[in-house]
Amino acid sequence: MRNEPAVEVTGLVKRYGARTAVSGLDLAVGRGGVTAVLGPNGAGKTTTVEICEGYRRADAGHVRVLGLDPAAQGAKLRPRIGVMLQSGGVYPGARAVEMLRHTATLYADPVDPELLIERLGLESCGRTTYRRLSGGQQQRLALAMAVVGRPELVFLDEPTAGLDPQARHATWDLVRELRADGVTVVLTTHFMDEAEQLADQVVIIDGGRAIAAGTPEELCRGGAENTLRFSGRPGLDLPSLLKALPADTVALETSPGGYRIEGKVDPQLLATVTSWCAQHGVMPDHLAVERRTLEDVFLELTGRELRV
Ligand SMILES: Nc1ncnc2c1ncn2[C@@H]1O[C@H](COP(=O)(O)OP(=O)(O)OP(=O)(O)O)[C@@H](O)[C@H]1O
Repeated sequence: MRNEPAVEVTGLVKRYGARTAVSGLDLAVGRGGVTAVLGPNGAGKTTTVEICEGYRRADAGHVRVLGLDPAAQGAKLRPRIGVMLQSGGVYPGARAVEMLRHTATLYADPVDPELLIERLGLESCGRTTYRRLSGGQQQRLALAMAVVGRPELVFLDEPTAGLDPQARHATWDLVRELRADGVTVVLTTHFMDEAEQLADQVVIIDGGRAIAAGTPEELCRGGAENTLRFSGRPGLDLPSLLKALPADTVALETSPGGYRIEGKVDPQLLATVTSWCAQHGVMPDHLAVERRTLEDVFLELTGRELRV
């Protein structure tokens, strides 16, 4: 059924010996669009994605991908999905570009492999074996292999890790095109800007559970703790300004004549600050509202401690 969600995971549990990698994770991905799965090292992202791809078996929980159980119905599912593994998943002795061309012949309606070779800058790889490609070339080939069969759903595990900026942008363009073609893309990444650039939906995983989900905009808006900056003459009477603002607002002169207001920056606060400036003969230059970035939200939710 094409109306079924692309991915439906509830109560997923996966243990490796005594270590619980995934502990009751819920994840829902609708059809179409890009979903970015974020999380610190060891959060359980790859394990979750590999279970959805049918590469690993869950210990408990319910997993459906395009309406199919990846563990029991892998043969039906595999032709409909594209997979780019972190480790490449490509036979190391195979000649890279030939393998892509060969893979294309296995599908009924493949993307033209020559087009992918050109788009991902793989022309120079010619007859080179996969193991002799540079790390970035291996990544790009793995991406091409994942999409050449024109899948309905693509899983990309850290698709731009280790890529140079040119290859990163080429990868982003390809992901945008997949999205425009109606392909559902699920990607894991450690790059918050990548998620902000590409994702319609973001899911943040930590300790084997999904701890937040929403559009990047929703996640960044949550809490509404933003910053208002402006410049004016040095030494403004900030206690007087603060009297006009809500109790939990902070006002700082961060450099002579440079001001930062932290708190719930909404239209009312903006109006109060500009009206206070007008009353005090201050022209608030370079007035700017700075929103929280996805990275701010990610660090707030997952903390700053390194994961062991
Ligand atoms: N094959 C395995 N055997 C034993 N433990 C594993 C195995 N694969 C993963 N783990 C452990 O499971 C936990 C989750 O790992 P996973 O690779 O799913 O995390 P991740 O979020 O993808 O991390 P990263 O961002 O570092 O890629 C980690 O503690 C990891 O050490």
